Amino acid sequence: MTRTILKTRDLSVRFGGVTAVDQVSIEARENELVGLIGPNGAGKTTLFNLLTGVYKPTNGEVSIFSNDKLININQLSPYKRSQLGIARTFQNIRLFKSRTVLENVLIAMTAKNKSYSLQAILRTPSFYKNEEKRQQQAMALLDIFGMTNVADELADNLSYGQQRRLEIVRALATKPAILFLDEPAAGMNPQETKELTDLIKQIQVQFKMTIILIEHDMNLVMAVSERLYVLEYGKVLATGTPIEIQNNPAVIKAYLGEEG
Ligand SMILES: Nc1ncnc2c1ncn2[C@@H]1O[C@H](COP(=O)(O)OP(=O)(O)OP(=O)(O)O)[C@@H](O)[C@H]1O
Repeated sequence: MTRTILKTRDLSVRFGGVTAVDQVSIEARENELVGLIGPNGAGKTTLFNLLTGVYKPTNGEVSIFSNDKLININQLSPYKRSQLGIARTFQNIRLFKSRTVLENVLIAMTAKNKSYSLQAILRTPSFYKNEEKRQQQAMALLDIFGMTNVADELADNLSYGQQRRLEIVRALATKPAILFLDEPAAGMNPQETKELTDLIKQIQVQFKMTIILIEHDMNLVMAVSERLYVLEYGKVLATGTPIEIQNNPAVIKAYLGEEG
């Protein structure tokens, strides 16, 4: 039995009169790919913001597995959470557009490492030794995702699909234990979405990590998720395998029915 890597208990957040996330208790296991779906405004991105530390909950708890036990991370900043192995991508692409693809990956690798930043300022011998190693690691990562040929291109010059791909590579560069992907297929054409589906499957096989995916593209999310949570009005409406969710009458009524 694999261990629980992420767990929430009765997690809620209110903005004025709106309870955007309402007593949500979910969990994700080691190496599991969990889909998070629900109609617009259901609270998916707000839940991600609670899990990654952008928002503090009004009630409830977020815990992650660290040092052999589940620890409560409610009070930890996004930076501290990233040091514990949490990485995310955003709905809106957030790359350094005027830096190269390789530089974008290198920046992501260092962002997590304060002692590295000090070495870089002081230009210590270990800085130069590590620098070469890091470049090799970044190139190896780009190679896995078929991007070495654009390593020296400015991120701004990449196609939309490639920019989204680079966002994922940057998140992976921090070697996360948990990766949050917020609508990675948003704005993609069908070919790019197909490539992204393969990419997510590849990440799951090649990297050992838990992935939590928000996605409106049903073909994608049903193809890659092992288990799903459905949110509606901030609450968990259902959880189950893709087949179970597709056949759940409450889900069909609340959400999938909207499309049919
Ligand atoms: N910072 C905020 N202040 C006030 N209300 C907010 C804030 N963030 C989210 N909300 C509200 O919380 C609810 C949930 O929004 P959220 O963006 O989490 O939904 P979502 O499921 O991610 O939607 P979508 O699929 O459209 O991205 C909405 O009613 C939204 O207006």
